[in-house]
Amino acid sequence: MAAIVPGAGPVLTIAAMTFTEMLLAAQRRNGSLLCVGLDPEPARFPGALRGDAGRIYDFCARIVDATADLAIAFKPQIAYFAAHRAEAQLERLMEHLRRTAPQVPVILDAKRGDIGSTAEQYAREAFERYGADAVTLSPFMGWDSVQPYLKYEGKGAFLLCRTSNPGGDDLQNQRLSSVPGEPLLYEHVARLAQGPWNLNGQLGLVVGATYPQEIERVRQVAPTVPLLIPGVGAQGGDASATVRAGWRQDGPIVVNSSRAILYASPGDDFVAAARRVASATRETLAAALPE
Ligand SMILES: O=C(O)c1cc(=O)[nH]c(=O)n1[C@@H]1O[C@H](COP(=O)(O)O)[C@@H](O)[C@H]1O
Repeated sequence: MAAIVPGAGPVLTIAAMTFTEMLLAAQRRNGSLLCVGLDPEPARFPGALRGDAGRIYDFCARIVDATADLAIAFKPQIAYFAAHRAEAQLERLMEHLRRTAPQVPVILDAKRGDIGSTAEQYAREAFERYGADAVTLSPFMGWDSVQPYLKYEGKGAFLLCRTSNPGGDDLQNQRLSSVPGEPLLYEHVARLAQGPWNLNGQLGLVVGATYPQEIERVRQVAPTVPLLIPGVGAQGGDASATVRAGWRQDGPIVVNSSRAILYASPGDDFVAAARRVASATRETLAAALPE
């Protein structure tokens, strides 16, 4: 692994860092491109925890403790908490992350998108209530729905671009005939995120590991923005092809895996099993980096 040297590089304090600087520092420190997704589903909890929505925090905290030295980021998915009235457990988890793994940035996966006044509340929820370092957003409602998040200096916002699901084709692969050069919708989103919408370098893009060719296309249009790439593991995306298509020295990638790590074992050995899968995924990603 030539390009990531764990432990190397300047030491900056977290507060002084932008989100992208945090990512690059975590990438160096942990030698990792792996984002551990926190999608807690009580029905799938292992062993004695099974079915207990009151143990969401306990489950996630144990996964965090087992993988914090292997991850470039953590990504809690807010629906898995809200569906079980577990927002207070998410708050506790965010505090735990801050306390025990302050060097690993946290992306709150909320996929918000609404008019500006409502977006202000969503931004407040993500960055003030939960203290996330970045958030995922749908760009469908346009610039004024994204702008409120960018008022939070140093925070990141990942716009859905070419998502990992087959249905992403329905809209994202439509051609925009009124825009010069007639790009596909996802190419247009990538262009906006790299250029006119990216006022302070806070924007990134979400592209699915299940579509490496589109990742490559996104990189042609948006060479330097951070890419959040879910879809390895349970969705079957190709981890090596993902790195080859998306990683750039000046354009970090964050490759997410959730279920394959969280539910690596149904038994009481789940912590060790999660660490094993996270470690193997981290190695696969690192091995695909250019020499
Ligand atoms: O924004 C996301 O994180 C996201 C975008 C996308 O295109 N596809 C996608 O799967 N995700 C999220 O990434 C995670 C994938 O989980 P696993 O398939 O279990 O690894 C889930 O939390 C999804 O909500």
